[in-house]
Amino acid sequence: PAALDGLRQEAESFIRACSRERGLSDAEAERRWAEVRGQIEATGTYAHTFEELEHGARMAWRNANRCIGRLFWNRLHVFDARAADTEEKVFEALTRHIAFATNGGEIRPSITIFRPAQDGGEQVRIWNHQLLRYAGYEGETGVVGDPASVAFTQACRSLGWQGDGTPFDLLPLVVQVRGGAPRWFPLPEGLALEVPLAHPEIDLFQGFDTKWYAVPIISDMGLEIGGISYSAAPFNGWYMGTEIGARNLSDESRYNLLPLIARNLGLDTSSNASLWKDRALVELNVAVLHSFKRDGVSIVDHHTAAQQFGTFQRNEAREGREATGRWSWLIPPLSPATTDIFHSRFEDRELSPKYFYQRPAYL
Ligand code: HEM
Ligand SMILES: N=C(Nc1cccc(CNC[C@@H]2CCCN2)c1)c1cccs1
Repeated sequence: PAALDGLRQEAESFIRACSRERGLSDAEAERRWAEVRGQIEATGTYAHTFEELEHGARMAWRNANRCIGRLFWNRLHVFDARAADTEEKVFEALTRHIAFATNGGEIRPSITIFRPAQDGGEQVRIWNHQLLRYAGYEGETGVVGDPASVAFTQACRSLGWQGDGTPFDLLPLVVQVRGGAPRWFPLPEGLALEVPLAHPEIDLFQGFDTKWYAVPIISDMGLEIGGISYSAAPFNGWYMGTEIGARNLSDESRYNLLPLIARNLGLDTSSNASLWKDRALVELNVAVLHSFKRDGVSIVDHHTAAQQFGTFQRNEAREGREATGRWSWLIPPLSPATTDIFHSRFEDRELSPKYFYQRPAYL
């Protein structure tokens, strides 16, 4: 049937590309492709070797058009968790990932790959958007915590989880296997590293104790390699400072801290032309970068990240590949025109292997 034809084509092009990039001989590539074709004929699917899983996950990062951080694509740490077949085993693999990736602040870009869909059914699903994220509680006077987490927080509460009701409550891990009832697990004490935020010279947050978690670990995207889809493959890098300082803490629909910061800076918030939002934004981003560096937690500023992306583009050209990208995501949200990315153009072609969006598991 057509589906098998599609799988055969995706599988063949991946096996050949992966073998070539790993320096295997044509004979070895041919032998491996014949083996894979045999598995597809016999079972309708095939299993990746660990090396194929490892290189496929790295290729998918290299192909991620919205990612500015791709220079280090070939140094992704890959963990094979395809044997995990219960909620407890999945939870254990997730806590190991968080500990390994955090590494005391010297963050290691990593991915843990759980078993792929089988006979059309998802085997493992993580309900969290990120393994570490703050709860959002909707009340009469508005939202306490992260408004982006309100729906997932409600799902967690309906499963029996209860938060402390502070603006920075870390959410539980919610895991589902073979479409069964989701299980929630609180994060083990001391596992999640957090960074209290302070500005080097100014008392920016007066009274509102602001902090953010150290490691961003995206856990709701799928990973497709050679026609096989992995529905749970949490991956982490380190933050670019603007993600925290120019979006998560500053967006009006997130923590909306600019008015508070502007007041504490003594700025005139009655007129746009005073550029009070811009001044508050810069000092907030200074505080984020200063605090992470103070605590020895990996982070990159948007100028350095843009320069590193330029190096990635040159490296790709040397390898005979064109670095594809989505301009609107690659430019940073603060001072975009001060980076070379802003003055460049990119093809937003979708390449495979790739990370892809999945419908939310809890809506
Ligand atoms: C090592 C440090 C890394 C940095 C600084 C970095 C930076 C970023 C930033 C700033 C974004 C845009 C996010 C947003 O605006 O919401 C992004 C997107 C993305 N990154 Fe990276 N990244 C890094 C590592 C990784 C790794 C290890 C992977 C996967 C293995 C990855 C895959 C992606 C993907 C798939 C997107 C698009 C997400 C979406 O469409 O929502 N990145 N990255
Ligand atoms: N630094 C990171 N940031 C990042 C990467 C991918 C996706 C995201 C979250 N993006 C979703 C939000 C919400 C809508 C637009 N942005 C953040 C990384 C997270 C995981 C690896 S690197």
